Amino acid sequence: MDWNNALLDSGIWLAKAYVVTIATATALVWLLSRRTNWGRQFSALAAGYFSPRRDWRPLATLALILFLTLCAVRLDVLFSDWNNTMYTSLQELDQAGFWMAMLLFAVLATVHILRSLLDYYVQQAFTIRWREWLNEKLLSQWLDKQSYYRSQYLDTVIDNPDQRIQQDITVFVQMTLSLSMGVVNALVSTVAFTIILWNLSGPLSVFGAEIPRGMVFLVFLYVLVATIFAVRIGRPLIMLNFLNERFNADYRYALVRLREYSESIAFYAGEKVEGALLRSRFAQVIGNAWAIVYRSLKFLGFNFSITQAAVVFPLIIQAQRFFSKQISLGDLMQTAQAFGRLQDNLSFFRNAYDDFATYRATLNRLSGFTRAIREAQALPEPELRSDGGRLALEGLTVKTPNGRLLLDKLKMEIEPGKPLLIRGPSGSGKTTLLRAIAGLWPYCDGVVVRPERDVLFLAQKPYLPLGSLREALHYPQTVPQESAAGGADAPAVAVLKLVQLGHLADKLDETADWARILSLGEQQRLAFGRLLLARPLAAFLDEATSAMDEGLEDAMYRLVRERLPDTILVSVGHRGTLLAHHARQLVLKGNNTGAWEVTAAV
Ligand SMILES: Nc1ncnc2c1ncn2[C@@H]1O[C@H](COP(=O)(O)OP(=O)(O)OP(=O)(O)O)[C@@H](O)[C@H]1O
Repeated sequence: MDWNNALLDSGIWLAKAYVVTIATATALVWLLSRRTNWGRQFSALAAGYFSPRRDWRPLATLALILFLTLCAVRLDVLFSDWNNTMYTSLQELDQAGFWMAMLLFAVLATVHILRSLLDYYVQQAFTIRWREWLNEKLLSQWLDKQSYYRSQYLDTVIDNPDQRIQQDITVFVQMTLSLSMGVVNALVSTVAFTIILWNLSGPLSVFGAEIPRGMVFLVFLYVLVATIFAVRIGRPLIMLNFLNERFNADYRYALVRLREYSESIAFYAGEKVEGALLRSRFAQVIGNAWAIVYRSLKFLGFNFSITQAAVVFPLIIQAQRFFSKQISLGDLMQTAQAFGRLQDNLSFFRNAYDDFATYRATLNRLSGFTRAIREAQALPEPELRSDGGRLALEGLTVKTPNGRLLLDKLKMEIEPGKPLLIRGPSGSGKTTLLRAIAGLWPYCDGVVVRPERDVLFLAQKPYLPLGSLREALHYPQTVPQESAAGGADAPAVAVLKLVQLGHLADKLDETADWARILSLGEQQRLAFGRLLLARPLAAFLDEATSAMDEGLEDAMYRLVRERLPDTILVSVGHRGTLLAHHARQLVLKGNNTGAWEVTAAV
């Protein structure tokens, strides 16, 4: 090795390797994204991020990471040459050469440390930015056009969307980078160290036959045989690791349900049944954990043996040439090291096999997720028209998913000051009609004329978001600034008092799991408070007073009619007492013919 020209040589080496790698990688990505299914899935997920028209930085960062990866390989080669230089100086008792080697090491080590740190930083920054972008993209698609809700009406409902958003995006981004750079590193290193070994190795005689450059062929053969055995021994681990994820998820899910339904389970004193279920699920986790341990013992045992044998194997092969003075100590040591590096790099593909299976599973989950979002957004919906504050249904037909007719060509107009009560037997389609008016129900036809915004739907069990009581009261609006600052408490407190929740006034800013603390009747009154604060153009109340006594129900309806005289009001309910607060009633017959009737509310 001529260290005087090392810098120039390395520059030329890097330039060549960079051009070849970029050309090969581009061709490979192009080919894979056209020819393989997973390649297509990858390009559908990644193309947007790497489009230079959107932003040139991701591609530039990737190019930098590639360059740093090649620098790592070049440094490896230089360290290998350095090893040779150092051992040769020792063998020749060349003191000056030895100290020169020490100085050289300081330079190489400094470059190595700086490169590693820079590489770590750039890779992390790249991963974080890509993750941010992909998360934002999928999250907004998931929230857009209520896909998170409407996707439940698809023929194949997707499982665990939360896992896909939270976990799979991270795994996808990290593994894309680690696998692709791993492949580049392993391939370029393989070429580089094959060349080194090629130059160092002499003919090898096997059963009398001379194999020129035998060492090079030996290492490939060594790794090939090791790989065949390792795959055989290690393959069951892929399935065992997959089961490990699943059993743990099942166990966690059972624990979450225990928390979610704690009250019902406690009332039933169902600990025995729950305990048996939890223990059986945990037993699965443990059974699988032991299976992993025993399989890993075999796999690791084999791998350790292969790695240990690789330490002395090249020494044994080259010893003869060293003792007959055909090669120097430095050459011998470099051979051993190059053999080890080649062995490592070729083994990358064996080890990456498992990672690649995980990667493909992640790609499948993410692609399934984006496909479900597209399909959910393409589901039919009634035509929503806006005509000022008007609310009217024009020939609205509503069916169940399996085609049963709930409402046939409903036609009516609802005006402010003339509230409508929807009645009918259980299962006749009252809630579904509200879903159709909200634009959520895919199985309907006709026109819904309604204000575009300022419409509030109150369900029987009001939704209380995570956060403070004040946030729950303002939902789905955000808390107004002045109110959040604590200045103008008046509206929130006054509204709480109006809906007979004055005792909660001093807890407005307390963050708690309010859906658990408040009784259903209190939650329903809180929803009425929401209505009074939001002052919508139209309000739909689906059994919104079912948990209140008749006195409270009467008070709440009076309040709404008094305070919101201009709001169009539509209620769903069974109780006769509701009739007093409505001008008309729509009765669904519930006999599968879609028959309906509008009469005065008496
Ligand atoms: N996602 C769904 N998949 C299949 N069928 C559904 C779905 N949602 C509702 N249905 C069916 O549509 C019909 C109407 O349901 P809906 O909830 O509108 O009735 P409802 O009149 O509000 O009943 P209740 O008075 O009991 O609340 C029911 O037969 C129900 O089983």
